[in-house]
Amino acid sequence: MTAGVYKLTEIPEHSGKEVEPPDSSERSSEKSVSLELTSMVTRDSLSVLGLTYIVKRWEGSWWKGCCMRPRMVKSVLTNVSMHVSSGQLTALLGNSGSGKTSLLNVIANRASGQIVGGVYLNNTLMTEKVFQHEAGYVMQDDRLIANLTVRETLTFTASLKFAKAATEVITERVNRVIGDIGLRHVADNKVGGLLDRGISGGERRRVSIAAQLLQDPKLLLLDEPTTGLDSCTANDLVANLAELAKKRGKIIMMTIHQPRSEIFKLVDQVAILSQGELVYGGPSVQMVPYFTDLGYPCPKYSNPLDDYIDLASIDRRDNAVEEESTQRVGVLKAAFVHSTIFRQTLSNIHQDTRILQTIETFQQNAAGFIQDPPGFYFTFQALVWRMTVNLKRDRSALAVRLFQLGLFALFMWLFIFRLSNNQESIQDRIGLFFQSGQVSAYVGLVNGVSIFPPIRDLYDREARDGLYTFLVFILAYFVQILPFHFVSSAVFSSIVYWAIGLYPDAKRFGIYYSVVMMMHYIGEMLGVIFMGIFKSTSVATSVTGLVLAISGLIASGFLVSLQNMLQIFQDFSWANVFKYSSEIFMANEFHQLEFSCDEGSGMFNCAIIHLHYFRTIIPPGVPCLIQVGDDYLNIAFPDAVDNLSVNFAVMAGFVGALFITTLVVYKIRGVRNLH
Ligand SMILES: Nc1ncnc2c1ncn2[C@@H]1O[C@H](COP(=O)(O)OP(=O)(O)OP(=O)(O)O)[C@@H](O)[C@H]1O
Repeated sequence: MTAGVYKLTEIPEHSGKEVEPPDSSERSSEKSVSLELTSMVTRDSLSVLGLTYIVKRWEGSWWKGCCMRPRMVKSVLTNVSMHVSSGQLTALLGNSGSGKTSLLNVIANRASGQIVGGVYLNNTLMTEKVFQHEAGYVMQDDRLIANLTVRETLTFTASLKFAKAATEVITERVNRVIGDIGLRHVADNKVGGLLDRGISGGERRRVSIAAQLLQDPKLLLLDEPTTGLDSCTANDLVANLAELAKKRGKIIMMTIHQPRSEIFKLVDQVAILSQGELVYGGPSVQMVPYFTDLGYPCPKYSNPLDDYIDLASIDRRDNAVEEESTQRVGVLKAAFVHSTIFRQTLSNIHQDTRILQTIETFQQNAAGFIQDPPGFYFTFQALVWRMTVNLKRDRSALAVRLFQLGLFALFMWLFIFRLSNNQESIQDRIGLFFQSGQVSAYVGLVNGVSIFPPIRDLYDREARDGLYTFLVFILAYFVQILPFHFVSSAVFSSIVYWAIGLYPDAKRFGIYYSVVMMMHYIGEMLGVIFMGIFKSTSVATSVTGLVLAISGLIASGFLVSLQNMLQIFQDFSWANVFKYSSEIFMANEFHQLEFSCDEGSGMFNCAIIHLHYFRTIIPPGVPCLIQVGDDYLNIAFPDAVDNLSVNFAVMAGFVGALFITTLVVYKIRGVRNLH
């Protein structure tokens, strides 16, 4: 590699001529062997030409009385030019904030700011599609499914990447990558997570790398692959990457923090960034002589990488040293622009990008089954399979999903034990139905919060890699959770309905169960929606919890009857699912249910009901007003019996509307960049 700063005005003219595409017979023969190691026989190169990356920063602060306003204030990268070839391992170095990750993001088409200059893989402009087809990006955090084995993880990714390939081909590819990256000894071990120990941190990192190697990319980017690993494991990993670059002819570029001197011997190329500009970019063997010529020899026994990163850093301890180090870095940047290494960079870039290939030609040349995206149904099935297997193997999560709601029902049973039909039981029933709606929705939310966030983060990574879209992801998630909701709602409903003793009728039980099930599902849907809106899971959980609590308070009619609420709350209740669930619960239970009339307690209970709901004075001499449940319905939930089917339909409509809302939210949200 050679690297350097290239003035934008000096960007070479391209002839615009295209490379002749191979004829169709050639392409079809390529198709059958498209898993062969093409990168071994061709020389590939990555050219970064005059790259400048500018981001908008929020400025100002509301507490100082001014509004936050975006301003184009920061140039994260300035005129960076690099040229690297296949077979080489490149280390991107620099102090914190020097722009290493940003450079990888720009190369990978994942940066969101304004970009000037170009990135080319061979002679093709790097677009998102080209990157997805020809390159892999291993981000800092390993996003893996804890309960799959290493082999299952890779087979799943391979089956989405090569949807049209035969099983043997996928197996062969997975085995080869497992061998290449040194995972053979843990191939059938569970990946594990934070709580459930599986393979080691270094091995997890290798699984993330292996997932990117499956499609045999020409270019592999890694953001701090050694972070969090002990020095021995880190060295092993870098040695493995260096070997991979040479053996498989790949361009491998990694950012690295605090590189040890052993790593220096393993890398072929070094690029040192300072404040977004290169102070050196070239062969590792030329680095020490280069800086020595500039008057900065590397002291004996010190690590040259550490030494020159320090040299290229701005020291901000006090004004004097800051000024001195800023001047020094300025001189280093300028010196590099005038170096022979830099001139060689420009010459190499010019050579490789002289005749640009259009994206269309690239796609024709690259046609093979790797490019064919898997069908919607295939991806849907694969995602449902993975989510289900993951949950089934996590016994505690599975138990929580299936029985948390039932456990609550058990407490309700212990608390109420058995309902009678006296006047006091009216109040008990109201409380029971209030809880039935609230708790089922809330537990749905809690279940989603414990399971959805890691799956969503994985979706971000895999969607970025072009494996599937938000539509199939959301659909798969909502379908996959359905059986668990059926079971947990059934456990809850059975305990509440039969043990506590609601209206003894199978059809009415079915109605109660359906409403509980829908509320449980709606709770989780709301959680998924808010986890799409807010980055932070805890904020999303709090907001969803608040929305559920307030909705239940305002619209259920259990705390204050709808007729006695302010008009604005009455209007709001029409758009609130608790209004409909409450009406169904009440009509389902109270219709034709007879209540006994014991004078003393009846008077007392009726007084409570009257004061609470109707704010009227009890007529003297009336022992109790509610003799049949319909008496109560007529006053507190009029039309609830007549509207039973309509209310059901409205609730189903809510489920549909929330599904569409989820799709809209995730469409707008897009795919988030992860670290
Ligand atoms: N989208 C963005 N909006 C605002 N500032 C940004 C954005 N992207 C990068 N930056 C800023 O650019 C600088 C370089 O960031 P980057 O993450 O590339 O540095 P780095 O060298 O990878 O740092 P580290 O080694 O600490 O990860 C930082 O000051 C960062 O805050």
